[in-house]
Amino acid sequence: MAIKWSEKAVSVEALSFSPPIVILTQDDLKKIAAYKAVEFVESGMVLGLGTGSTAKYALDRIGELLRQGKLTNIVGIPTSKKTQEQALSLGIPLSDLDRHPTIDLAIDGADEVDPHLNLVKGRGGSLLREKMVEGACKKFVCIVDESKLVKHLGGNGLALPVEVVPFCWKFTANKLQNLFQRSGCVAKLRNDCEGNPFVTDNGNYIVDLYLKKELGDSQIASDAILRVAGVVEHGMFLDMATTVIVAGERGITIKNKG
Ligand SMILES: O=C(CO)[C@H](O)[C@H](O)COP(=O)(O)O
Repeated sequence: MAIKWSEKAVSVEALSFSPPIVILTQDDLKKIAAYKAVEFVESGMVLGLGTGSTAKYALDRIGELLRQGKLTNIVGIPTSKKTQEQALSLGIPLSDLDRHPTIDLAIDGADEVDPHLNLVKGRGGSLLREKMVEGACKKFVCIVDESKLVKHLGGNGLALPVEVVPFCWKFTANKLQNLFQRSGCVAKLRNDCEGNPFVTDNGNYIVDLYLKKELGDSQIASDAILRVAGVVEHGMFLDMATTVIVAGERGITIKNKG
């Protein structure tokens, strides 16, 4: 069920689909949101290229438009090694933040979106590069299916990812767990499918924070996490998205930061 957007700080545009002939899957919705976002891309832009199953559709579409000559002179800054590989396979020219410190537009998915367009990202493990790239762009369009909408960040039974240095990660994880004791926080090291610690593109680990209750003030929580020695970055993206495109069963909602 879609959450009704009601905040004053945002403008909302709703685009209804014609009555669906087939039931749309979550993947269909991701693709619809991604394709809509690519409509914001113009020739000559420097683009932040997101990571994850939703962002993958946006890259596919950019590659298609490049091949058709409908987009030209694009430069992409990937947010992960995986995205870099996909972009190269699609023939998208790549650069980095050193050469292009200002990005025109970034397109990326999210794990949670609150009514103020604050996000949780990083369940795919790319939060650090995503935050660096999306923090450097003039416009950040976040693309989600409606299942990602939440009233408050954290406390939805899903992980709040924190990237930490491997050195004494248990010490760091304990500090993080204690920080949110009141929210019933359990800190867990993320493992890969073979049961080994998941290693990020930057050679770090991820500690996932599971909270039984809401996080409270996200900015206070963000500052507190970043003060813990051993923490590299966390997955709360506060006040960063300029637009969120939500695809739901009843249509697309485009929500712009006021
Ligand atoms: O933050 C991310 C990766 O670090 C992804 O954008 C986020 O996990 C959403 O992924 P998906 O589009 O596959 O649902």
